[in-house]
Amino acid sequence: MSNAVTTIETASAEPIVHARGLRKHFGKTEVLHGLDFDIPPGRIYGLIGHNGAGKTTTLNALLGLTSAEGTIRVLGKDPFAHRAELMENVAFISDVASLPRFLRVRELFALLTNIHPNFDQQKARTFLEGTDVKMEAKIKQLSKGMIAQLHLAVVMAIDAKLLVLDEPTLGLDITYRKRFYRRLLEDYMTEERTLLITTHQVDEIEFMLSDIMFIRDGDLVLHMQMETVSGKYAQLIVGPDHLEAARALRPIYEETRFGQTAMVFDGVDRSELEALGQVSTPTLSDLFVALMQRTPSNSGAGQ
Ligand SMILES: Nc1ncnc2c1ncn2[C@@H]1O[C@H](COP(=O)(O)OP(=O)(O)OP(=O)(O)O)[C@@H](O)[C@H]1O
Repeated sequence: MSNAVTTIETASAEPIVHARGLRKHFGKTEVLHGLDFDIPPGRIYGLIGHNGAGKTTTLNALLGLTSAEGTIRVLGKDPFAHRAELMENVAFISDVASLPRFLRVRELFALLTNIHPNFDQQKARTFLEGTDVKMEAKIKQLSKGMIAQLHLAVVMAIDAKLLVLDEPTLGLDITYRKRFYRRLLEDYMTEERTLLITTHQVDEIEFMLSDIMFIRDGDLVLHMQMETVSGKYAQLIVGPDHLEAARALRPIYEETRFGQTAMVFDGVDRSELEALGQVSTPTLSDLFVALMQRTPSNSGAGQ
């Protein structure tokens, strides 16, 4: 595919993640088509895309869990070649990652203390004090929400430079999800740490993201800082009287909602739009829908 990725350059600091020409084949099917991106330190990145777009494959390549073509450096290292070394400074939660179910929480912490140089057991215990997870509980007896909290406690007790979260709140109720993100933001994030997160519930993480990457069918179609979204994109709610004038400004997306039309524009002056209706910055989910449906003929992995 020949989608031009919209990239707004970020800080010039040595990137935490550096990817050039990142490709992945499963058999003869190419599912990542040559991604180029850098993730600078101290940022909170959202990697967003439809089912099957390539998010998990990208994260797995960055974590050295799968081989890939192209150049990948995480904290300056090739993750596939130096996975064990890298994991001292990288923490990871995925919906499929499992904790050893036969252990008690206390035993898990003892195990981690032995195997992970940057795991601080006291921090993990302190974190759990505010939850329903008890040190003597068996992991197999915990509910999904408790397991997520235990995961978070483990991750927050690891002094990592990069934290990768792949759908970390899948299956959790809204209260747990909100608590999860709030604690992550308040108790873990610092300027020295970088967070890369994927989720389908983009509205729930929008408040905490500093940067977004949209991936569609194995291509990066947008990469920008959240604070620059409002300078580039605008949403207009327009009534029937101004519909044609608005269309003349070439919206990238149009949708009818309750008898009104919502349009998304790229690079159109807000003062022009304000004469036609109500203007706002699109939410992340509005922007996602607008950009992902722009050229439906391009859909289909492995092109
Ligand atoms: N082990 C595998 N073997 C073959 N194909 C795979 C394998 N893993 C992933 N794929 C394919 O690669 C593509 C990208 O999958 P991936 O899991 O990265 O998507 P995703 O964006 O994380 O999706 P979701 O949001 O559904 O988790 C899909 O077409 C998927 O079917």
